Amino acid sequence: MFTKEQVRQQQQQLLRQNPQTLKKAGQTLAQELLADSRWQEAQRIALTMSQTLEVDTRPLIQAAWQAGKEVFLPRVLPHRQLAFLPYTQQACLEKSRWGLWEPPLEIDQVTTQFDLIIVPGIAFVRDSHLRLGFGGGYYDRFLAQQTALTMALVPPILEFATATWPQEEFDICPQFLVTSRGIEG
Ligand SMILES: Nc1nc2c(c(=O)[nH]1)N(C=O)[C@@H](CNc1ccc(C(=O)N[C@@H](CCC(=O)O)C(=O)O)cc1)CN2
Ligand SMILES: Nc1ncnc2c1ncn2[C@@H]1O[C@H](COP(=O)(O)OP(=O)(O)OP(=O)(O)O)[C@@H](O)[C@H]1O
Repeated sequence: MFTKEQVRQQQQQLLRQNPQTLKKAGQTLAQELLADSRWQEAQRIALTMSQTLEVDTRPLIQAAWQAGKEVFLPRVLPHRQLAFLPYTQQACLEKSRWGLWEPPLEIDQVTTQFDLIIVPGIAFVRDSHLRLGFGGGYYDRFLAQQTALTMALVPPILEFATATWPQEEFDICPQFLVTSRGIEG
C-alpha cells in the first residue's frame, strides 16, 4: 500500500512523462461518452475545465453547447467548497490562484441541480471505482450532497486493477467509468 499522496506523485510523474498517451486515449473516451444515451439525455452537465495533465474536456464542452445543453464549471470557494456556475459560449473564465480557469463568482447563478457530473481524477480503480483526486476533498464534499449521475473518463494510464492506496470513509466513487472497454457501471 502507498499513501494517497504517494500515488498522486507517482501518477503526476507518469503523466508528465507520457502527455501524448493521455491526449490520444482521452479523445477516444470523449467520443465514446458522446455516443452514450446517458450523455445524450443529460441536459445540465457539470464538468471541469481541464488542465494540461488531465483528459481534455473541451471537446465535451463544445459538443454540449452544440447540442443545446447547459454546461457548469466549478469555482473553488473557502472551506474546500465548490460553486458550480454556468459556462456559455460567450462567457469568459478567470485564472484562479491555483492556475485553474474558473467562471466568475455570481452568487445568484450558483447551481446545484445537474443531470450528469463528469468527475476529474488522477487514478481510478476498475473494480470498486475508487477515485483519487488532486487532494483537497473538493469532489468528495460536493458529491456527498448530489444525487446526479456521476461518470469519469478513465484512460488506461489512470486505471488501476485494484487500489494501491487506502479507501477512506468519505471517498465517493463515480458510478460509471468511461474506459477503452466501454462504459462500466
Ligand atoms: N481541471 C480541474 N478543475 C478542478 C479540479 C480538478 O481536479 N481539475 N478540482 C478537483 O477537486 C477542483 C479544484 N481542486 C483543487 C485541488 C487542490 C488544490 C490545492 O491543493 N491547492 C493548494 C493548496 C491549498 C491549501 O492547502 O489550502 C496547492 O496546490 O498548493 C486546489 C484546487 C475544482 N476544479
Ligand atoms: N465529506 C467530507 N466532509 C469533510 N471533509 C472531507 C469530506 N470528504 C473529504 N474530506 C477531507 O478532504 C481531505 C482530502 O481528501 P482526499 O485526499 O480524498 O481528496 P481527493 O478526493 O483526492 O481530492 P478532490 O476531491 O479535491 O479531487 C481529507 O483529509 C478529508 O478529511
